[in-house]
Amino acid sequence: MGRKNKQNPFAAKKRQKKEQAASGSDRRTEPYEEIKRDNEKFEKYYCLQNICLDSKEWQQFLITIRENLPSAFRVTGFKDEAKALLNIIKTELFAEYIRGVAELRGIPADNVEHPLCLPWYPDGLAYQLHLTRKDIRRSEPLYRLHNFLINETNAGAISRQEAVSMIPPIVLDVKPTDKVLDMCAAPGSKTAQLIEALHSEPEKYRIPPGFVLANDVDNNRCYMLVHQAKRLNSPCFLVTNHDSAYFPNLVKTETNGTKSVMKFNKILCDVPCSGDGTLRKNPDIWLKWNLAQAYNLHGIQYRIIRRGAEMLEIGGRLVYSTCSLNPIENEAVIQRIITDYEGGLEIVDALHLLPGLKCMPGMTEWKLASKDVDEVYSKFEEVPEKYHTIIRPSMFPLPKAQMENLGLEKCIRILPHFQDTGGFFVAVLCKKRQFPHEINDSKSLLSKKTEVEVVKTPENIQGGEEKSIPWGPQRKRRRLHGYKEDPYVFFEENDHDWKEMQEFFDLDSSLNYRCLLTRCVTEKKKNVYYCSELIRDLVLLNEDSIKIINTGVKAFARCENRHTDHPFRLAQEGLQTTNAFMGPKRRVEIDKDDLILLLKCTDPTKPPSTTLLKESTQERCKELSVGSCIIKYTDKRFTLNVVGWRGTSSLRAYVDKNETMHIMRLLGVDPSEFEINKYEKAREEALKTAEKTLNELPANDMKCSEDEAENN
Ligand SMILES: C[S@@+](CC[C@H](N)C(=O)[O-])C[C@H]1O[C@@H](n2cnc3c(N)ncnc32)[C@H](O)[C@@H]1O
Repeated sequence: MGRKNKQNPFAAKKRQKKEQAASGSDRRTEPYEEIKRDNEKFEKYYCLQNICLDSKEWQQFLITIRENLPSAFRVTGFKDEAKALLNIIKTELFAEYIRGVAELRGIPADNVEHPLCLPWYPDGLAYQLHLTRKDIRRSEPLYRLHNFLINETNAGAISRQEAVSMIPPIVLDVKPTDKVLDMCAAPGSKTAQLIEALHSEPEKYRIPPGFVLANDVDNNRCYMLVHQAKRLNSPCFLVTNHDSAYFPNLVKTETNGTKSVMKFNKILCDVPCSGDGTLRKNPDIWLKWNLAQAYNLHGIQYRIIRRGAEMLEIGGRLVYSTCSLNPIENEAVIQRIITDYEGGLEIVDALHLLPGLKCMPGMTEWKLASKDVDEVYSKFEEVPEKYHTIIRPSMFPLPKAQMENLGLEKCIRILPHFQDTGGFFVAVLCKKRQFPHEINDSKSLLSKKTEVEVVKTPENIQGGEEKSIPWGPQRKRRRLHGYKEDPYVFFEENDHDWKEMQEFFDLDSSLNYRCLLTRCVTEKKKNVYYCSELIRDLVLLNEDSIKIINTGVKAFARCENRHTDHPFRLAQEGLQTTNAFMGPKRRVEIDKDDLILLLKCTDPTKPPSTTLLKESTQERCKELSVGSCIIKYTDKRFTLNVVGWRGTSSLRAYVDKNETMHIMRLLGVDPSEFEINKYEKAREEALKTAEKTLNELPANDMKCSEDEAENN
């Protein structure tokens, strides 16, 4: 059979699914506002489960889940300027908020409710607004608030995140020394929080000793993780693409040089779920909700947490979370894993980490039901045989006597009406001992690896000598999922670029050059990234067993200029890292006026002349040869470092628009000259189009329109 006649079965299945979805009844055709927020089976099922204490509360629950969800955000805590930004938020932003909401709702400003500081979020850094995402996005009176949120999010200074979704990273309690695995990480709002916690002690650790490994089974969604992490610029971060239920054992190098299996001491399993706790944010769930989905998910949720528990260190902490209200996806999964590991895992009470959070204990009684919730089963024996493959014995609650020892009441259940949020479930587990079937021997894993350690390719056989190339295995491997990634090429000893970089940027020898890498095999490096030593070790030892999507922060970028011999410039992304290792040679300290002057100069063809700067800055510039440098600004509240370029007669700050606006706000300068009012812009464009159309009308049409006007 010719190739032409061959059908790709996967593509065909995908096409078929697409077509079915297009004609399917559950396809959403209405806009969100018009979706009927009702689902008889949903109501019947949760009433049956007694998820609320009494009928009064049940009514409150039913009212709240039909309302839109308020927006929330949190400030990136580890940044030096966090406190100053929080202060600006509490004063200027909230004043703008009150003004905008009063205008939007046509009420006096005094009647506008102040944003709510989430009491359980550490250091008062998180707020909930009394506005929905749609309110903010689509209301002209709120355009400045909207711009602020977008701009500060892009600058990495805040994160917009649903309030309850902030809880799992808090109870995971990550420290800078932790080895963290986020098993189902995309799109990455919780990952961002984990990275922030890892970097929470910058004065103690220039580079945190721990790391965050964020994984997702969906190749495309892995790139959302890359984007999220880019805002935070961590060299201790790795993105992988694998099915978490079958996550491979990773190998690491011990301090004595031996190899061992990597065990994590903090693991987050924010598993895929039916998501009925997010009904307020995603009203289309009203149309799709069904019990079969929860039953199907129970299996995958269990396999993911089981694999997580296997990879957890003894004494390590695992957090299991869902945005589902269903005990089958929550307590039943926890009950199953605790029972299977007979004392190897314990549920931990973590409420002390969430002061002021309103929640209820995990359920210890629940029932199962048929698809249409017309039959209810209290034990497996009552389940008709036709459902035996869907409803499993492990989904039922244990008998009372056994249940008492489990501690399910230590799980955290949040219902939407408790504090005007989404619904959520969290369980915190601690590992007490190793499981019998755990593989902790790295030898078998390594023996597989050594077979592919040295790959002969024309590029790596130089002068007849075989070179071990770290990217070998990744190049040789078949494609695991999606696109094949570029190789990870680490710097070798005596790398000539490193010697020059070290000299030019006055880099401390404690910056390990072996952790510098590029993403292509070439003599002429373009972008140079930096990752921590532990991450380097993980990449080199494991790239043949797991698909690594991304690691490292961009530290240097090629920037050839005829006035300097040094071909690299610093990259703003990696400045957090490079700054910690750079001596005084390529630093310029400037004051507020000079910084504002540099920020306001946005025309790349007209860099600011040094003659415009303060005398002291001019003097410093005279000492500095042409090339990349750090521009430092300090005041009582914080220190800011930005990448600069010393030209032959100029000094330029290399910051993007978001960063520029962020810094201007911190300096107390109105950034509105960089701001766009999208509504005004749309009006101007509409006017221009109308004028253009009018000008293009032939004379007859004009006459006709004038006639019509007269007749009317
Ligand atoms: C609830 S979302 C995670 C949300 C994320 N933790 C956050 O805070 O942004 C669940 C994620 O699990 C991923 N997923 C589903 N099945 C998986 C599996 N078997 N292994 C790894 N990831 C999986 C999905 O692609 C999805 O991105």
